[in-house]
Amino acid sequence: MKAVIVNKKGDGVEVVSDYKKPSPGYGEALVKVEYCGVCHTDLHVAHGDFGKVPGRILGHEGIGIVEELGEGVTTLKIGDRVSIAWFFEGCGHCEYCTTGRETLCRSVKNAGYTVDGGMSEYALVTADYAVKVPENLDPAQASSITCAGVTTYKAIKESEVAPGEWIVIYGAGGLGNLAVQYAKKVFNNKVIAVDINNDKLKLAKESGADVVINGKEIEDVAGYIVDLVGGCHGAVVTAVSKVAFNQAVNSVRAGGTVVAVGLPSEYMDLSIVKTVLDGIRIKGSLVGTRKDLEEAFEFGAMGLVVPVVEKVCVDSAPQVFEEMEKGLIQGRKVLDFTKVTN
Ligand SMILES: NC(=O)c1ccc[n+]([C@@H]2O[C@H](COP(=O)([O-])OP(=O)(O)OC[C@H]3O[C@@H](n4cnc5c(N)ncnc54)[C@H](O)[C@@H]3O)[C@@H](O)[C@H]2O)c1
Ligand SMILES: CCCCCCO
Ligand SMILES: [Zn+2]
Ligand SMILES: [Zn+2]
Repeated sequence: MKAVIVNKKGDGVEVVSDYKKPSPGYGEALVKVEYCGVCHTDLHVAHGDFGKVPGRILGHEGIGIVEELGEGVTTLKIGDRVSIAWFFEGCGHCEYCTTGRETLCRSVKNAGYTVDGGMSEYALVTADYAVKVPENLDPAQASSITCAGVTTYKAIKESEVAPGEWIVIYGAGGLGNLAVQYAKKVFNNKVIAVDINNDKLKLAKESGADVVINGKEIEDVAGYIVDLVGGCHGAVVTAVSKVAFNQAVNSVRAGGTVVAVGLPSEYMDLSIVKTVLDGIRIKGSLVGTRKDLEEAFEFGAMGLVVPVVEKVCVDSAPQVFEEMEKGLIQGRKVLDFTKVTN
């Protein structure tokens, strides 16, 4: 079968056509993949940023149809449309799995990183952990929600920014565009979007942002935000840049919350005195639980959130990764496995 994998050196991406089609074991289901979005995390994984995984099938924004059930499966049936997500499986019994924080499970399995993901014609899922896609949600749009959507939906929840309050989203790319939409349309926040690319800011404005700021054109982004709205009640940082994280800390008002989502391999410059005197909360947020993904899908099915997706052929995956690295992608590019012919 055709698959997009990390290359043998563990530092890039290649498309292969001879990957062995898997068979479902106990508690697993075989999924015929329709679409898989390309997340910036896939680029991090392909580059070995979290440790090299040569030969791994990438992808954690997979969507497809259950074709075969392994023994013991009771929660899925043939024909169900399911997602293949970063949170692929938890242990089910640890302090995190039993307290609504299953993405933090220390025995977690992650699609497209610690186990084969959704960038292939067929993929395995752990049946009990494969979140079903609502029938009235477009599968290509569901793909983008499977990571970008659930992650930003969860991060905004973590920010605790109330309806009518200000939130600033740093990074208006794949995650950031959906963050703008969930913040505006679901949480009823007032939304500022910051990016360094005007095309992405134009899309953010069209997607509901009240204010857009180009971080390369304004000398003091945080000061500008403080002058404009008195500082935001919260910030969600999806940008792959420490500059954005440092700006975020200085752009929230006293009592504000900064939710870290983006994964630059750098450190924040954090003033301890300011953090204490202003009661700033800094929270890391990792994707979303199965329940979060169900909710994030539902807001998509309701049409409140409309992922901006472009379906592309699987063979163009290396080029898509290059475009991602150059910051050239609007919304999400989604690999189209429905068009793969044998
Ligand atoms: N925490 C999680 O659960 C989680 C989930 C998904 C993705 N991620 C991470 O989030 C990051 C973003 O993923 P994506 O798919 O949206 O990537 P993306 O490349 O689509 O978007 C990143 C955006 O950041 C912008 N940017 C770069 N420097 C900036 C700056 N100084 N100020 C403002 N914007 C800036 C880029 O122009 C781009 O629009 C990646 O590091 C990814 O690994 C984390
Ligand atoms: C450590 C990487 C976490 C990424 C979540 C899915 O993009
Ligand atoms: Zn992701
Ligand atoms: Zn666990």
